[in-house]
Amino acid sequence: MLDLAFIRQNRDAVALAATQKNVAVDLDTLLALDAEVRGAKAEIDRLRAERNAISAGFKTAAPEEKAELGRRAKEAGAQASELEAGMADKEQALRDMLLKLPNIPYPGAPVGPDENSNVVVRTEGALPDFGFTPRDHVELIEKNDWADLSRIVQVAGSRQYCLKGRLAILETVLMSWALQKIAAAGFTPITVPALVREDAFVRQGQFPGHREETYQLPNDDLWLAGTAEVALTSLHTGEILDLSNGPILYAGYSPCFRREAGSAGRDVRGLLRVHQFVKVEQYVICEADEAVSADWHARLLALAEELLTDLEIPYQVIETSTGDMGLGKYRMNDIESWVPSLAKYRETHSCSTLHDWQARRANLRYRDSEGKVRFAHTLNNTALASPRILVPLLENHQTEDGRVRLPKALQPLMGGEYL
Ligand SMILES: Nc1ncnc2c1ncn2[C@@H]1O[C@H](COS(=O)(=O)NC(=O)[C@@H](N)CO)[C@@H](O)[C@H]1O
Repeated sequence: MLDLAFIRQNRDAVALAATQKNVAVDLDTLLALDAEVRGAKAEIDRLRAERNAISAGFKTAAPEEKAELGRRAKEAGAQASELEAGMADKEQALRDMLLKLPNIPYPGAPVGPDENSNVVVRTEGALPDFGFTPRDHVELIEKNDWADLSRIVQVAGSRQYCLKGRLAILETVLMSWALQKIAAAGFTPITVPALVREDAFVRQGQFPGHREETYQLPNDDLWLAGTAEVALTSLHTGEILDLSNGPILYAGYSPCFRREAGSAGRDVRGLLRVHQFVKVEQYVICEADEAVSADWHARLLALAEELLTDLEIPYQVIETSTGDMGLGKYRMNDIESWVPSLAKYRETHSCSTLHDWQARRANLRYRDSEGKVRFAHTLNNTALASPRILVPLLENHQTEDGRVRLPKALQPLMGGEYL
């Protein structure tokens, strides 16, 4: 959410952001509502002040004036309450419009409508030169009986998976390994629920725009989060945080649930795009300073790149376009890992800076060095998400006879050179 004072003073910048992010906004209506609400609040304050002034002078007033003074005080109070009641739905309408406003994008972001405008900023790791036709991850899984991708469909429907044998072990090892690596970088490991309240999605930014992507449990007034970011954004809501010793850093582990409503027909084979998966999430709440945010953005990205380097997976870093980065992002860098069977890089990580757009929604504030209470900045990045990461991991490290040689970092954890 943007600050109303900022919107009043930077209307054109907000309108441009909306255009660059393909978001329809009606700033005339929003600013008219804002003026109406501010006008009413000023009138309410004036009426309240009048009533208080009358009350204050009541004792010393001449007896014959008391009746009239009492009436005027009562009338002022009644008018104020009436105005306040009439304002409630206008304030709600104003807040609803504010929740749909985009953040101002990073000036260095490519301007464009969707992922086709994304730009590759860096490519790391030599692509594998197999010397044979590589199998795709489904073939490798079937050859080694590492998952049941067909029986599970009649149990749970499409876009579901159940890993078996060494691959089932590998998923849990990868999550534990990633959690410990990010924890070693100073992040507090934390497990959070995916079952969370509607407010948490509004504060994180998933709502109101993406309800259709989210599973709902109406009998319990709960929804299923697609990322630990949802719970982590709301964990400290309403608090005045102490950031004097540096930012709050979380390595959040959670199951993730996504309806993938908009993905019909995309990535239907195998493990790339499923309804339920697990993820270790990097999450930062830091002081509202652009340079500090930018530094944490770089650190989050570097940590994810470290994990991919340890997994010996070739990847590229993407500068995400204004149309692809989403409503709340100031800046987003995706990391795409090489998938040999597709001969393409596919997104496995997404690193975002949101400045105070989320903190304003979640009411995350801190006292700065001058003692002023301000909204914080928040950032998040994927550390590792499974089963998607298994696709490049299996395919890049496969041998001609269909085995998978583990990257060195995983061999001691998996008790051998091969999966
Ligand atoms: N439907 C899905 N199936 C499997 N993996 C997924 C799915 N959706 C997302 N992921 C994985 O989760 C990662 C992060 O998802 S994201 O929406 O891009 N970003 C976030 O959730 C942020 N909180 C950063 O993690 C993706 O890069 C991908 O690796």
